[in-house]
Amino acid sequence: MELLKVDTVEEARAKMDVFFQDVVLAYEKIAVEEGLGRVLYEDVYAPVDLPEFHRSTVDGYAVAAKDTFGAGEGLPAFLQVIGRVEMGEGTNLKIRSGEAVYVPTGGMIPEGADGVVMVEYAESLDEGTIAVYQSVAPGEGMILKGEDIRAGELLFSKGRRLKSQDIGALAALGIRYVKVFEKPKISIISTGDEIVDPFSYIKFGQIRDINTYALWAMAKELGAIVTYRAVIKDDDELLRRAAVEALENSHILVISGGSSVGAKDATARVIHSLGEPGVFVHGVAMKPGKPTIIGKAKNKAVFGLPGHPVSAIIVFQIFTAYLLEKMQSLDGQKKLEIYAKADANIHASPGKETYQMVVVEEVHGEYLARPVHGKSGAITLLTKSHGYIRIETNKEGIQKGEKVKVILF
Ligand SMILES: Nc1nc2c(c(=O)[nH]1)N[C@H]1C(S)=C(S)[C@@H](COP(=O)(O)OP(=O)(O)OC[C@H]3O[C@@H](n4cnc5c(N)ncnc54)[C@H](O)[C@@H]3O)O[C@H]1N2
Ligand code: MOO
Repeated sequence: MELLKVDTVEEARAKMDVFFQDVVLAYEKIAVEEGLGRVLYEDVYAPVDLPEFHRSTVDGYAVAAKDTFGAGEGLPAFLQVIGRVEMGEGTNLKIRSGEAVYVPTGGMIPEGADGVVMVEYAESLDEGTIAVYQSVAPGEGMILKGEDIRAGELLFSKGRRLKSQDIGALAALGIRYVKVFEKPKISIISTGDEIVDPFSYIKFGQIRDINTYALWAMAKELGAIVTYRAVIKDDDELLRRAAVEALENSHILVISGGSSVGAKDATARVIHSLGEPGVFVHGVAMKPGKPTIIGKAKNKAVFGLPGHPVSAIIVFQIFTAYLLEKMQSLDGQKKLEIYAKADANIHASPGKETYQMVVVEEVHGEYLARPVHGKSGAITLLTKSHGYIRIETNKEGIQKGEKVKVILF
């Protein structure tokens, strides 16, 4: 394949949808304490009402709200206190008209009460009587049984990545274990005779490995485990052996470098040699990222990313992250997108989907997106930018002042 017939991003993704249908994850059952950042394998429903009984939200007197209607500073309502509720205890007390029960914040509301007067607005006249100086509306000062969530209601959908507050909600409902997707396993190989460990002695002319580090971090951010990471020389056999080993213990193999058509660019050849069906995309109408390779072997997904670090990172985001999200049915985990006004004219590459890095600034309450220019070999292009805008294939460019969608990193 000579990069002559390239796919659009949409076409490449559509092929991925078909080829990677059976690249799937199993599930595991874990305790909620282990759940942070994990992705739910199935919908979760509330097993009980939350709260399980009407609770007071203030320290005060549970009353029949109508008994307080019209009460004020000059005209208090007088109520008879028939008892008190203790925290963590049930109560058999029943309130009738003219009666009140002391309830602490979070305590159970006795039957017959439909409002709570805060202690600040009640004065104890003697052992059994209070004067109430404020009227309460029905429902005021309390949270109703099932008001938070009702038994049987959907709490979380499959594909939710659990946040800390979610762990709290599961605990609130007494849900001890959840089914989550196993973590996707990913292998990352970088090829190139010149690429060396960044922390070793560097000979003049050698290049510190950026890609395995950046891609490792991105994979981790998407909930994956990196099971294999290596820099391999430009040699078909060495790369093949590394790829075979890497595939054994991973769902996804990512190889960066050697994706283009130079004599030494072995990636496509090697992916082809790994097994059926081999490479099914080689070349995508996008900038950066034209030499992107996508293939499949031994039921695993294989990506050949361009070697230039910026291209590798963007292509990972557009395709590898897309697969990682699909495999885990991730919902609502999309990168934050904001609308901004282009701060300059932006050129696009004809016939290619262009990813333009931008810095976003807020000026007079409005976001401005300023293009950041740089070569795709220059990693600080990404560290300086807040995100990127996607310019569609058939769009010639963006005019200064035009509204654009910025996908934030
Ligand atoms: N005749 C053509 N030449 C090129 C084309 C083309 O379509 N026709 N596309 C260009 C584009 S666009 C890109 S992107 C690159 C992609 O090349 P490769 O995927 O083959 O990548 P390499 O040649 O191996 O490396 C490119 C560049 O990136 C540096 N690199 C690679 N790996 C790392 C790493 N882990 N850390 C840091 N830097 C890395 C490498 O040293 C090279 O400088 O092809 C163009 N050529
Ligand atoms: O795709 Mo190259 O990825 O434009 O720099």
